[in-house]
Amino acid sequence: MPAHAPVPDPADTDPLSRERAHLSASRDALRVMREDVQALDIKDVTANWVNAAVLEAQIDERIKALADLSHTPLFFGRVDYLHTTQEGQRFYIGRRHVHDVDGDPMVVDWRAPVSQPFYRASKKDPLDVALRRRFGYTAGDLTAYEDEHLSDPAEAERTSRLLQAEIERPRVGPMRDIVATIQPEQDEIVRSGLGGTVCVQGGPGTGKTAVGLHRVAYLLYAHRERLARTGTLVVGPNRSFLHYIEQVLPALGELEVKQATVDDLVAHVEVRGTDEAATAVIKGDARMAQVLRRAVRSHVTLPAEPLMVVRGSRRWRVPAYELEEIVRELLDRDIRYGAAREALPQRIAHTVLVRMEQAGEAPDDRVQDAVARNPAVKAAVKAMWPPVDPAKLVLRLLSDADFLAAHAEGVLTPDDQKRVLWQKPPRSLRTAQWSAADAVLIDEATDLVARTHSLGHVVLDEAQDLSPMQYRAVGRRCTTGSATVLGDLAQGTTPWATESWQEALFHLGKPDAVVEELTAGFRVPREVIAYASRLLPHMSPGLREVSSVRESPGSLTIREVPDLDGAVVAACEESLRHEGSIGLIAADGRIPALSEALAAAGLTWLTPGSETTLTSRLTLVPASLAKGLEYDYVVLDDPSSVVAAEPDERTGLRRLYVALTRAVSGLTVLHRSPLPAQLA
Ligand SMILES: Nc1ncnc2c1ncn2[C@@H]1O[C@H](COP(=O)(O)OP(=O)(O)OP(=O)(O)O)[C@@H](O)[C@H]1O
Repeated sequence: MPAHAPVPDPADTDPLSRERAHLSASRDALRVMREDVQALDIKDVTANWVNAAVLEAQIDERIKALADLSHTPLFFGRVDYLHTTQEGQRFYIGRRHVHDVDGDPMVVDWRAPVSQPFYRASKKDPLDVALRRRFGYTAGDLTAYEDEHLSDPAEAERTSRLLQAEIERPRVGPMRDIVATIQPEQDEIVRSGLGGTVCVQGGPGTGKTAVGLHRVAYLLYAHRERLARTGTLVVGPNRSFLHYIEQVLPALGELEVKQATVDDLVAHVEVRGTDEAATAVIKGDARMAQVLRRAVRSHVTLPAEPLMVVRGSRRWRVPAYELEEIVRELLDRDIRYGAAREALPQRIAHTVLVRMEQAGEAPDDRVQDAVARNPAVKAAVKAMWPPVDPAKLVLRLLSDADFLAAHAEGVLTPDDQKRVLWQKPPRSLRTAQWSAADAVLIDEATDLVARTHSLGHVVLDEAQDLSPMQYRAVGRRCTTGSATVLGDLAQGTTPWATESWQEALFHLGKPDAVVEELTAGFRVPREVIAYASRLLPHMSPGLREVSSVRESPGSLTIREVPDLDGAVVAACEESLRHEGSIGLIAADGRIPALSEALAAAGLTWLTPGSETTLTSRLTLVPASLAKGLEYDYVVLDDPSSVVAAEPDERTGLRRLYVALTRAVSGLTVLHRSPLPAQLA
């Protein structure tokens, strides 16, 4: 083991070779850090095998965290401050902290406070930064750097070529992190405090997903202990999307974050049925929460009879009016139904104890417990406050018109009630064809009975598509924590999609959250986003157009073709001549025909969510699954069929807007039938 990692030779005046020397010195230092952990002998410090196993697992984790990943550079930037502080003057910024044998930092974590100016400093506000240097890598080798002298008024501001190159770097495999190039307005969101909920409205490709994931990594760094206790969760729209993003956090060293869809969160029953859109809209409406609350509480019956408790030779009588008082008090306190049910026997026992004391006895706690378990008390509790099974309750609400009417009176119109009732009620819980919206209702009922476990932080992506009841389901998973809500109102494609963030945040239970807007577009080239934005006034008037940071002339091709399938296959073959990933997006109904055409041409393709590799780069994407995904080149099949596949025109245009905004480098639109008029 070297006493000191090698230091750059001061005689070396070539900046690049000095930086390379720092890189290899940092690598050596990291290796030493790893070897130190590997050499730890825990025999003497652990008292028993359980402790030893726990400690060993922690050490294994630490060794994993200290691995030197050859494809991820140890640092990507450097800041030199004008003034020296206690911590130093020059810092290399990387994905993790590396120090030398003396404990001096070789690389600082991008999340550390000293790294923040690397992201935020500008000519206007240099934040004491004299030099910001960005590094470029080719196949793991440090090959370039780019300097900005932020405190030098003579130097002109210019856009970073390295940022441009990073965005356009061909995409193979899952989503990657953006730590090297987080932009100032993104960084503000990434580093905003754990205490408050942030909602981000941003058009396609503005980096919402990236920002949400980096925010989780930041929060885990800044509040590691607290979040380790309370947990964090990322909620995404579907499995393919979750699969696409699942590598970002591990690449940032965070392995402990759970990822789920809303359907996963509320999976109390197996979902085998579907609802018509109009039915799902009512089931997803917040009024259903009121109906459920009434229905749950309707199980409470006020006592008509006194309670007689026999203990030994004595009988203790609790009159009905006193029982009623206890029950009313519990109802008024508005605690969970199940918690109140558990408290009730003790409350009754307490009244009995008071009577015992009045009669000169001296009962202790054990007597109170015994009275609470007395069969007469148990029977009274069961009669006044019976257990409620959430799924059975929802089953009854959806099958029994009178029961529904009793609790929906004044909340749902008679027409609404008719809509949610099952045409053919199932005979039992087992045979019920639950829909996704029903599962959310069951989740709400479950929470009325017993409080849902709340996490420290929840990131909710593609949030615009949630129903009010779904917002409530996510919201109860962060009642004691905070949330990051990400979405684009213009990409809302469900019949219950939200029209306003204020409303959505209200249902989430975070009405005071700040709404931030991201308007700089990183994914989609200017020409393409301008074309897609023609749809905005027709489907989401009032929303701002994304302004792309990338000028890529020639990125958009639109062609009317006589043989659509043939032209689509040819366009895919043409795109495959470029590097990177290719997405063929088409209306869901067109997928079988296109699969056949691709197969006939000898092309193989993936389904969304499977990882692209260097040899398998073409994905056939049903328009309904395109949201959140991106490809270097996109071939879009027949826009009119994409619009026509949706129940109404506005949703159709929004679906098309999503499909038109998936390409990083090139979009080819092919059609035989006329294009939708709104694109003209
Ligand atoms: N600061 C950045 N530096 C480099 N790349 C970035 C930056 N911000 C975003 N990107 C890239 O832009 C692309 C779009 O980002 P992302 O998917 O997070 O956008 P989004 O707003 O969630 O889009 P959508 O609304 O379509 O889901 C990704 O490839 C992401 O890595």
